[in-house]
Amino acid sequence: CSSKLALSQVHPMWQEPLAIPGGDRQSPVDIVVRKSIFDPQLRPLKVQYDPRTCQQIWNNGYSFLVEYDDTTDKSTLKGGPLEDQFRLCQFHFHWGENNAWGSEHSIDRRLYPAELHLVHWNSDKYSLFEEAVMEENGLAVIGVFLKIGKRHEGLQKLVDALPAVRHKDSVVEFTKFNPACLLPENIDDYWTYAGSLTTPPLTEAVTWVVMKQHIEVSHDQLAVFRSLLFTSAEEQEQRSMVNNFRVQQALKGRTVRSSFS
Ligand SMILES: NS(=O)(=O)c1ccco1
Ligand SMILES: [Zn+2]
Repeated sequence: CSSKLALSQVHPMWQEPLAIPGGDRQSPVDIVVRKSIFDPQLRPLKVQYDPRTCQQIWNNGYSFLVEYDDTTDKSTLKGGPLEDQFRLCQFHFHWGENNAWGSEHSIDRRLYPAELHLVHWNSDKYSLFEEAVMEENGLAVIGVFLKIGKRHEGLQKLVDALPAVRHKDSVVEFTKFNPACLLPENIDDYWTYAGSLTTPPLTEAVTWVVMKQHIEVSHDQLAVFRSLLFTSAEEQEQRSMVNNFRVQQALKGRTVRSSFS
């Protein structure tokens, strides 16, 4: 997909813009479980991904994006809190320099070593990701926490491809990967709230769906994420791609709903 959002070129923990115009639904946030509201009208998520739409992996200098062909409705997300159909555009991760932190969202302040984001845009209302990214009902992002444990067999194909995109701006062909293998067994239990992108342009266009159940990956698999670089091959100083998460933002009165009681 063409999620070639121009990330600010400053240091990877890019300078937080002083104020987002009218920033009252920014992400990520801490999810306070006992303050979340069970909504029985929330339906199960309907995920339909076609591995044939998987195209490439791109190191954009902030994370690595696994990009999908989003020119047709082949890989879609609907249901849950969503009224429309959304197309998968890309997925990526955020992680720390160690296993103590790395996720963007937290649950009762608990951070995880990493967090997966599956990024979708509203193809019922818009015709391009770039359009949808500016609209309040434009995007839907599924967040899945990663915990250190047993090796994730499905992730290994992606891990094996990462050395080819070690440097910023590198791309490698990557096909026939179904990201549904990265979802937890139970996708019916989630929290949802109205938020934003967590990297520039930080637009308040995202319906967030944060999975209650985490997935497990091995220490060695996450170590390969940390072997990536923020810097391009030409740059003198090589900087490890770690801690590529945004600081948590104020809830500002928003309600976080849960699909489970
Ligand atoms: N991290 S995230 O999923 O909110 C995102 C996608 C594109 C830009 O930022
Ligand atoms: Zn993200």
